[in-house]
Amino acid sequence: MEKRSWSLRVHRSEGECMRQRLIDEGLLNRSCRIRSEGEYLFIPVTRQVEGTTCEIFPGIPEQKELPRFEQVGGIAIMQDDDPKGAGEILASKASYHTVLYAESAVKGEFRTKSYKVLAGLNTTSTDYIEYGHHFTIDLSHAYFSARLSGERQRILRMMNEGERIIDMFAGVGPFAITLARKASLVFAGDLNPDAIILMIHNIHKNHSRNVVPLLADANHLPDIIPVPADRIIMNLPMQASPFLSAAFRMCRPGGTIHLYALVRSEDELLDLIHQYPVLKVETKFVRSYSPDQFHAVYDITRGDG
Ligand SMILES: C[S@@+](CC[C@H](N)C(=O)[O-])C[C@H]1O[C@@H](n2cnc3c(N)ncnc32)[C@H](O)[C@@H]1O
Repeated sequence: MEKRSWSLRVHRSEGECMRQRLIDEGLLNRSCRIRSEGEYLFIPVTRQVEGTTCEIFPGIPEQKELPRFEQVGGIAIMQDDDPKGAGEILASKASYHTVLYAESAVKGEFRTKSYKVLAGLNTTSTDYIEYGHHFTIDLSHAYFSARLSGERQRILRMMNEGERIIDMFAGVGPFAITLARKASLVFAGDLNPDAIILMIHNIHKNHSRNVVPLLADANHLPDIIPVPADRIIMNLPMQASPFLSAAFRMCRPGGTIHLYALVRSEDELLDLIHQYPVLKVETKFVRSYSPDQFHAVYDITRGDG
């Protein structure tokens, strides 16, 4: 069975990164199989976007439509409290061990949600693999989202070998452990003791020997970390701006601060950022969040002063 679909052509080396990005954006057309031609992959997408052409793909036989859910490792997270749908999701793939319903939005300083187990094992913990890195996560105890996996790879590509990194809101360590591959040293701080315990486990699991976990408020890091950093990660999108001053104190002139924020327009934080010594700012759309808000990242090059 063949099917016609909008398609993006990418070089093989960028295939996995693009596939992840399309999944994050809800654009991957799951009814068609990705096709290869020489050095290039043709990835089916659900609608016409910039750079797409119309192509023929091998079709994937129709499967029973499942309710909407997000997958993290062996856990499926549903948007509705739907035990029947949960049972169907659990039965659809052997690797799912638990189906959860998020009973709350992210809340509190630790940015966690509360969950109800709808089907499977009574746990909120799972193992998750991202680009060869292994993470143990526990969704009710420490924040984790797979949606920034593309960002972690983008920053890894931007880095020079031997950089010194500070991750101010490191959670269970996904940025810190990913970037440790190229860094000389990574300081990874978080306020949540459960996140730090999981991070230490993940450091061990990934044999990372250059990540320093710090149980600390991000605003105290300038008094704890003895050396300036080449690159700083600020992933606390709802309230990162009160910590900008600490980030500028820790970043060397010419270094980069990646500030993630929830905004309504790309220039929303530019006035605030320009109150600090800045050489250059580039803003990038990361993903949509609600009808009028999106996740943006400001890549800030620190100036002198
Ligand atoms: C959005 S999560 C990001 C976690 C991680 N970077 C990731 O991508 O999975 C934000 C993290 O910041 C931590 N946090 C919140 N306020 C903090 C503060 N004042 N100082 C240090 N960490 C804080 C929370 O515990 C949470 O783990």
